[in-house]
Amino acid sequence: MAATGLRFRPGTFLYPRRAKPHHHCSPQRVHDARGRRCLPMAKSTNGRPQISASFRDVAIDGKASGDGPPEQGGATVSITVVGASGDLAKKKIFPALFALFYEDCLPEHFTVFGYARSKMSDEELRNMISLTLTCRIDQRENCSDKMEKFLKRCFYHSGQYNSEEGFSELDRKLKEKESGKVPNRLFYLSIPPNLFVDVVRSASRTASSQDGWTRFIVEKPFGRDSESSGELTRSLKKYLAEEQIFRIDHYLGKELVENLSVLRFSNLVFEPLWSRNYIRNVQLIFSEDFGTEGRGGYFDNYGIIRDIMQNHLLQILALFAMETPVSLDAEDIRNEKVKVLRSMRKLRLEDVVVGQYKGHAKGGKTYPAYVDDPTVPAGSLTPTFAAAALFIDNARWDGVPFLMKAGKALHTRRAEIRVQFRRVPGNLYRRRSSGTELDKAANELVLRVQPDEAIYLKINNKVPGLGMRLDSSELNLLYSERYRGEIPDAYERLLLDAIEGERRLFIRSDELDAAWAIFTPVLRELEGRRVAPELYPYGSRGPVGAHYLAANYNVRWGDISSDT
Ligand SMILES: NC(=O)C1=CN([C@@H]2O[C@H](COP(=O)(O)OP(=O)(O)OC[C@H]3O[C@@H](n4cnc5c(N)ncnc54)[C@H](OP(=O)(O)O)[C@@H]3O)[C@@H](O)[C@H]2O)C=CC1
Ligand SMILES: O=C1O[C@H](COP(=O)(O)O)[C@@H](O)[C@H](O)[C@H]1O
Repeated sequence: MAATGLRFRPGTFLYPRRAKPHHHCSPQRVHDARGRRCLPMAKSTNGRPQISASFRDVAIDGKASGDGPPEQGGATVSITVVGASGDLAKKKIFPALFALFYEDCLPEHFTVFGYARSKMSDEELRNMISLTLTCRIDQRENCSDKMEKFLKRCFYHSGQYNSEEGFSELDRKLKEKESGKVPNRLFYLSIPPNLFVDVVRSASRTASSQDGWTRFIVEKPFGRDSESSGELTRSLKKYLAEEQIFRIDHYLGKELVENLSVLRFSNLVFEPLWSRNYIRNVQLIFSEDFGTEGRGGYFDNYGIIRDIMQNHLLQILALFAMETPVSLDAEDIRNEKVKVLRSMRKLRLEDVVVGQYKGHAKGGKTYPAYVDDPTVPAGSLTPTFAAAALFIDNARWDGVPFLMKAGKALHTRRAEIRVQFRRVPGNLYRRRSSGTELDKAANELVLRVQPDEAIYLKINNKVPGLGMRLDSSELNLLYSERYRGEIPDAYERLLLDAIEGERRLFIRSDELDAAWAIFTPVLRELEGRRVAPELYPYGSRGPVGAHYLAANYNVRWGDISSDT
């Protein structure tokens, strides 16, 4: 049974009782003595990790709060979800907080606040949250109990986003709950981006912690291009130090993405092959089998390049292609990511194909076109699909195409990294392969990020028997078969990291600048020239132009040439 996405809700079907699985901590965390709880590895002043059970973190600057060490057991964390009435808060943030609580990963003393304009009582917030809380299917013990305990720690405050008064009332309520302990405060900005600066201004002025840390998780989009992103960064930095800003890209919290560095740097068999000498091309593929239904208004202002490529796929690319960092320390990793991003060529218009889905009828069912969404302006040219060929002009990757493909309303939901290796020179067995195409003889490493997390390597193998015939087989690590337990949602990992002050998986401002520099010129050209997207039917494999683009670089998309 696939482990992902299966959740237990009290009162639903009970699976056979199993022992509670051992909880896995990230490299930045260690288990407590019972092996159950993840404790943060605090940073000493020289940046080396040291084990600590407190929530102490490096100081934030004078703009916000001091950094005096909290007394043992004397600290508390208040997590305020700004935009608590919204989609992301309900779908992801509250469930992730509950999962952390369930796993004993939250501090002993914590409070969750919802903040939004909607009028709601604490009880109404709790009811709203309770509708989306789930326990992991394999961790259902005391589920209702735990939910009740968690909900008791959730409160709500209604206020305007630009209102210092609203946040100062919140501050008063937070203080009550913090009951004299050293207060640490985390604000999650789960609101439309035009409200980010208003909230940061008001909250930082009136609801910052006086003695502990204050951090803000900022959701994407971080601007629309280099200019607006720079402007957003400058505005945020009027009120916050960079160390207080946690720009979230939830793809960095996904298990397989987190594993990318482990695979590269802790297996001798991969790292020596990780360069232009052995790798022919790399493919980063994202597809969804649903359209923008419900989010068309937001999406139309951004399009798929900004929504998926410039952030999620580019972040994966940076982790894939960066040089070995000095250590696992956040700054060392982010330094390497910035270096590789800055070595990338600006994307050219001829290396991009854009598409938009059109309506389609299949099996008696009709699927809408993108422009059928009432929140999308008629005649919109916003791409819901894009393919691009990117290049890294450094010694390791010179000439290797990094192909990206991202689309909505395609035939399947999938995110994966495909690494196609070069052909074996003078392959003795070339004529013995079952197919005629030489591609089949090349190795391919696939990291399937979702669904059904897996890592598999396509190898050529002798078909058993007296003859000598080869086929392409797979060495397959399917997570659901190898590992017990449900894989945590990306938001769980990232929220925990933000609470612990671990910045490794958050985007630093210079990374963001480098990322926008790659995409801004082509976005300007696409929009300036009003390039018409190639239409593709809802539920199809996308525009045929993507194949021509790959063919320009003598590449075939791995997800098309095989269905694995
Ligand atoms: N939803 C998703 O799957 C994802 C969302 N994101 C990002 O997360 C953030 C939140 O997303 P999501 O929850 O979908 O957003 P919503 O549109 O649901 O907005 C969140 C809350 O903000 C308030 N709000 C919405 N529009 C306005 C407005 N025009 N003026 C003032 N307040 C408004 C509303 O609360 P109230 O009226 O009560 O004040 C609303 O409940 C966004 O930055 C989004 O880009 C990122 C990845 C995925
Ligand atoms: O950031 C976004 O991501 C989602 C896809 O996230 P996933 O974790 O479900 O793969 C995408 O639907 C959305 O358009 C985008 O804004």
